[in-house]
Amino acid sequence: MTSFPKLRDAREERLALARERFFRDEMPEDDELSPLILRSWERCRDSGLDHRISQAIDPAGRSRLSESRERSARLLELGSGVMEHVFDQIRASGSMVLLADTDGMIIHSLGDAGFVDRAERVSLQPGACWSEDVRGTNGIGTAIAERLPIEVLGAEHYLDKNIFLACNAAPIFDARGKLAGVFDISGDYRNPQRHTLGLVRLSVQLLEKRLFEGEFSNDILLAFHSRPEYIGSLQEGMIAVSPDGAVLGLNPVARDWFAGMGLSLEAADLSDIFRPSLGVILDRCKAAPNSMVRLDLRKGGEIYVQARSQRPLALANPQVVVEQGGSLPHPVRQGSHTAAREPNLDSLCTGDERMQRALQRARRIAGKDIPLLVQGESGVGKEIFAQAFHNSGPRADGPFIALNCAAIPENLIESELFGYAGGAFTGARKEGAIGKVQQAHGGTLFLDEIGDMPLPMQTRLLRVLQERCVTPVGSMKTIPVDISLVCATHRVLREAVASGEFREDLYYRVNGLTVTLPALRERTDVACLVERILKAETASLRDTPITIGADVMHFFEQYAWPGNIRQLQSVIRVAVALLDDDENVIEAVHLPEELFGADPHRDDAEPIRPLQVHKETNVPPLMDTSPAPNAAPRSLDEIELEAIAAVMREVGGNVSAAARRLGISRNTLYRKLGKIG
Ligand SMILES: Nc1ncnc2c1ncn2[C@@H]1O[C@H](COP(=O)(O)OP(=O)(O)OP(=O)(O)O)[C@@H](O)[C@H]1O
Repeated sequence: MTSFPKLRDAREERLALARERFFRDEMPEDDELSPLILRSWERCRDSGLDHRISQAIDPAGRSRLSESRERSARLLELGSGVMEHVFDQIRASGSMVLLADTDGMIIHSLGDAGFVDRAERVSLQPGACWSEDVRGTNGIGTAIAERLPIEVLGAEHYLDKNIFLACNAAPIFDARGKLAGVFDISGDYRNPQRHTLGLVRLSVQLLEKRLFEGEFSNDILLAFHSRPEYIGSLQEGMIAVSPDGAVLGLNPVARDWFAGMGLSLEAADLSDIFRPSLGVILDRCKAAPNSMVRLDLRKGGEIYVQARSQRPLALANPQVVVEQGGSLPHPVRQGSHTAAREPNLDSLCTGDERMQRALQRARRIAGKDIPLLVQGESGVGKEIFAQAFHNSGPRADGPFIALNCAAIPENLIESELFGYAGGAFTGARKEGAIGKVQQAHGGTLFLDEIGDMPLPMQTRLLRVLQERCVTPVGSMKTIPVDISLVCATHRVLREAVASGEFREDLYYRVNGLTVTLPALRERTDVACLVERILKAETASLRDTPITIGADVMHFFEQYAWPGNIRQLQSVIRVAVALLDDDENVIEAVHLPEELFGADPHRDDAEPIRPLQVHKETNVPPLMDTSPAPNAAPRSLDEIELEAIAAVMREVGGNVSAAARRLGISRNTLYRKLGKIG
């Protein structure tokens, strides 16, 4: 014989004693009853509830139930999917899965027929209210009162008629941390299921995750965890950030995590927690979509972050965000609809004539039903241009949905674009998925690298553009869509049409207006762009502004930038990272080595070198150590000391900068400086 029934007997005996004492107005012994249940019994007694009550308590009328279902529509929609899944796992165990609203009214139930009959006798059914004040201590009501997951077993129930029940319940909190409802699994107490409370907790975590993702579906979600393998799991923390950089909400894991770090959520600022600014985090995530980036925590240690968004991963106004750092958490969206959103067609105007012409032409068609085709080399800013076009038109409040046709496998493009019905193919999500075209309804669909779209997909896209309707894969339903279309390509589409790789009829559909963005090497506003990028990259890092040395700026204006603005941005980011705390000027020593190599866009034999370095020594002119003509030969020590003195003058006495430039450590430099005296 196992000891389990014995244990139960002992437990039941203790509970029976506790009940006797409690209802005789005595205090139960400590080991007879958990403090949580005792608290609940006391609440019931204080509210005048009689534990012997036997008459049925009628469920609410139909209209109360449908009112509540309407109020909790989102919870019901997401919850019923989770309930079905859970019920599949526990089917035939004599249990029911229940969903209740914030007042404790059951709004949905699934159950095994045998148990349902008994449950109905105590009104464990939709429309019945299971708040503590009506039905005494029970899973749903006590979980609401305590705001905690709870197990109420047998005689722990306050009403005598409910002591055959075993209830496991957990409160569900919405994306703003407010109670949204209760998830409960109830069964017969004499038929115990060991892991039920764990299953309830998991179900609630899943529901809360879906509620959070749904609430912030138009925003940027930063998922994080200290261990990379937990990203994507129910244990990941999530921070929702608006496109204009305000922190909108935290999921329960993130709330606990911030509280554990001793941070007051109202006062905290993302830049108090993560080392780079929010703008930099997003750029890093954007550079490697779907991957994780490792960030340093200001308090020490590191964390892994993955940014997810239906929109392109960029802040609408990087400067504002970087300066504010994003404070935690604003319960309501801030400012996203007041000021003109950035980037916009005005903010991209930094003085280059060709760029200005492209911006002007785009401005003319903003708000008209004319598709825009943006051409240009990789990294010239085609996507930012598309976003600016969207932000400058009447659809700015609608979604901006981007799809890179070259970055996803051919067999996934179709479902990504058009969505799919539940169970449409192996591996498809049960509930199906909405495609990018439908997501862009009321806003703009941006198809990057359209020139790389496979031909069969071009045919389907053409049909969508002609009929303005989309049919998800595996579905018979057509859904009308209202989208503005912007496409981009680094290829000359006309040539792709000529070679038969791109459908001519689609070509005419996507290029209502074509603008070609200049390569960075052709632009006359490099200095202005550099200043902007530098400001966005560094605004939150220092009190003293960081500037660019004149030589470096001159080099930036000369260099051919094969990777265009993206490469410039990355060079500036690296240079900023290499600055010492006491340095505020970016000099040649802070530039990545690859810039010193041959320039791929110039075929003259002489490679471009920054700061006109000496070809043989790689030493800039101020460090020139060659003897003057006819001078007497000097010792190596003398040459070295002169070189050090020259560099020290050049860097205004900054030892760190001089050491770097000379390629020696600071300690070695101090030693050598001792010799100069
Ligand atoms: N005017 C600008 N000011 C500041 N940053 C810019 C500007 N234009 C582009 N960038 C930055 O340069 C990077 C590349 O821009 P974007 O992704 O728009 O280029 P793209 O032409 O679409 O590149 P690809 O063809 O490779 O997709 C981005 O990080 C973007 O934020």
